[in-house]
Amino acid sequence: MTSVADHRARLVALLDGALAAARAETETIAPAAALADDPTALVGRVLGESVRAAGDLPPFDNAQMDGWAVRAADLADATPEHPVRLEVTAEIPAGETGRPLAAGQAAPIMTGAPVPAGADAIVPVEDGLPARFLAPGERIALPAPVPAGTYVRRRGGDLPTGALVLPEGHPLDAGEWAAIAAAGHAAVRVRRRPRVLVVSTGRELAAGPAGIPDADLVALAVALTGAGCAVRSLQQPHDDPERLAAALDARVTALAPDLVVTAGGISAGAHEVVRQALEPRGLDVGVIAMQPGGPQGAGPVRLGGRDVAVIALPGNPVSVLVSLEVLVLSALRAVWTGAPEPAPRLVPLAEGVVSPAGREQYRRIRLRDTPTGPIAVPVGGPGSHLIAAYPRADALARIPAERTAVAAGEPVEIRSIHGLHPDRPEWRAG
Ligand SMILES: Nc1nc2c(c(=O)[nH]1)N[C@H]1C(S)=C(S)[C@@H](COP(=O)(O)OP(=O)(O)OC[C@H]3O[C@@H](n4cnc5c(N)ncnc54)[C@H](O)[C@@H]3O)O[C@H]1N2
Ligand code: MOO
Repeated sequence: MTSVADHRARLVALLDGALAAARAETETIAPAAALADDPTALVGRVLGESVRAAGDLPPFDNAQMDGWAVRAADLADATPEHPVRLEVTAEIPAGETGRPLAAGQAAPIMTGAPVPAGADAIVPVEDGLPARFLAPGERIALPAPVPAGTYVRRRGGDLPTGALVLPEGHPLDAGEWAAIAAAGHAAVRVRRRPRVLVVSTGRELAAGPAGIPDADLVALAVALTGAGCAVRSLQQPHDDPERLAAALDARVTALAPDLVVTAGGISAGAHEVVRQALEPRGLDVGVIAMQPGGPQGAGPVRLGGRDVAVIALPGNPVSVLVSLEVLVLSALRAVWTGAPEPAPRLVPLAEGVVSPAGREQYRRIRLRDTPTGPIAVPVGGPGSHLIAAYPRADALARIPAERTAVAAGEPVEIRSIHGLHPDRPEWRAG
């Protein structure tokens, strides 16, 4: 049986080809325009070029404190008993260039304002006598010497002109956008978002006494949108393979997706609509050594007259979510941003669990702090239909394939879920 690691490697290879076009097709994005129109355009993007500092960062020597711009030499002999008195000149607010400072003068200067020519140190306003700003022409007494350079933020001290801010392929979060803006770029090239078509399937999704709500389509759409994809969705509430194939041909022709992700219809039943529709067109369906998420399909599939990468997930909602975390999003991150898998963290289980032989099991757990360190408390049972407990979990615990039981207190590998809200408050039903 295919291992989880081997199936993930296979998805990495599939996505590497599938996302090559999106990687090559960059588009220019200007944060100011996006902020005025739709700030979500900036979220989940990946750099399509390497970005270097357009100028020195900071662009000029500037004050680190609200205070007095001085010549350090003027204060060489200052003591509390014999403070040096300096003539106050015009104030320098941030955003303005002050006049050059002569010997014997002190300019009121605000944090971030350019240090005036002639000055080489800043004395915080609270260190003056009095500890407040004075008007031009008055005299401020300063009771201590300061080394030249005190509270001066040097031009280029963060990054010099031309230095690398971020490499091509880097994912852009709040800190990255801030660094790009600060480094003097009003616009940068980003990769086109991968276009992903998500599809839910099965007659049970149609209204009726044996019908159920569709939980998978929204899960797939939100997870992949959160990962930076441009997602479109398609519900197929039937078990007719020809109808599914025709619907996929039409949508693939219309949307030109880089990737199609389906849920349901791939196991051993008499009506496995995804398997029946797509196996003849190239989808490779099998069972991997994972629970939940055993049935899996992948491969290039002939749709709309061309080969399209398809990942087919089993239909149980927890199987979809665990498959997303362990396989799809993990492989997508690796291909799209080069992000390595987070190093596994070992946490003892709060209670013993059993696991099917030969299957890597992923249990939903909640991390709880105890005086002796964190413990992993299983949330809900192992069944892949138990979706209601999923939002109460904050991580997945991996039970290795060779284990059929893990005792309370034994350490297990933990991976976080809910990437956007890792610190969500704990919540209980009732
Ligand atoms: N004889 C066997 N039966 C099953 C096997 C097996 O190996 N041999 N594997 C089981 C496992 S494990 C899983 S997981 C499921 C996977 O089945 P499918 O991928 O074919 O998915 P479906 O049969 O279509 O659905 C499974 C389950 O999930 C519900 N479902 C489907 N779509 C949705 C949706 N959009 N929203 C909410 N719930 C959905 C569906 O009603 C079923 O209950 O097969 C086992 N059987
Ligand atoms: O492998 Mo299935 O996903 O347990 O229900």
